[in-house]
Amino acid sequence: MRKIIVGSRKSNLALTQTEWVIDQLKKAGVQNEFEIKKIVTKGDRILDVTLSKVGGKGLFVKEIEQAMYDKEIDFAVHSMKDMPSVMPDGLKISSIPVREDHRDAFISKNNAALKDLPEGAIVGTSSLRRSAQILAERPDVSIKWIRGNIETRLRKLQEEDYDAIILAVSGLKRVGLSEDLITDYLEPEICVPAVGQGALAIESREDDNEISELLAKINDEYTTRTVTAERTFLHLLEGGCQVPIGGHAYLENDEIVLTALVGTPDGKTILKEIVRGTDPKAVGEEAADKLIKQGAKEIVEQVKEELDQ
Ligand SMILES: NCc1[nH]cc(CCC(=O)O)c1CC(=O)O
Repeated sequence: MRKIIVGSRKSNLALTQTEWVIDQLKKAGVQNEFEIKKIVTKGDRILDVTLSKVGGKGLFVKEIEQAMYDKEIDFAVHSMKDMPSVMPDGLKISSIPVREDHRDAFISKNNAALKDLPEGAIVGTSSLRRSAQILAERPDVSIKWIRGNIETRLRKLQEEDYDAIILAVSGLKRVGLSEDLITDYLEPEICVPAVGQGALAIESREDDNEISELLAKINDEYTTRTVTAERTFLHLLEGGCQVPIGGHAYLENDEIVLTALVGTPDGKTILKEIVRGTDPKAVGEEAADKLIKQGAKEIVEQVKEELDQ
């Protein structure tokens, strides 16, 4: 039986996600032997600049995709939210397992909720999506960039002058940290999560049917439908960079309910629409259409220009 080589970044989060997927495959009856091959990506090497400035999403996946082309690895597990909205030639997302918690976690030093932070409090994030929505809620706080993996950010909250930070609930849970650390769960009504947040994307070669069939065993239909709506919306708005875009969908009976958001980093303009429907692509398209009519493209272009400077 074929031994399967799985590529993974070497961060704690990446490795746990990869191990979780292998575990799910085994539980689904896959009997092949697995080996994890660790790969260092550009995103892992550049830790001192804000991510938005060094080129956003592709950063964590490029070296892994090269290893896939070179047949050094057979598949790779990524955080869905780090995936570009268009897949490179010859590769595909072959499986989307069940999504973890989609929400952002607000973690503050004195257990103060976002609404109770004192004026001028410092909130750490390097995501323009989070900063836009935090400032829309609380224009009187200030945002300070924070970089590093989950563990590093939590340490910086304690050691540096941050009053609070924002992390994905899913990331915290996956690396085994206690949810007791979380002061507040930010529901999508307050902070629309990143497109695909909490979900995983398993990427493999388009022509490797054996791997595709194995991975299909752990595909989750609910997650696939909702993430497809979110990513269709993202694809129609984005030109590649990290911009303040959010999208979250869930199912109500058989209907997809997608909340889509584009905002300016200062939080002064927030465009938000909720769209319903049964076809994931149509829902994503309608949301994009509605936001584009309100000027979303101009906001995205403006932010990209500023990031390029
Ligand atoms: N941008 C980094 C990143 N990429 C994926 C996750 C974990 C969240 C997820 O699984 O979607 C995180 C950390 C965070 O946003 O706090």
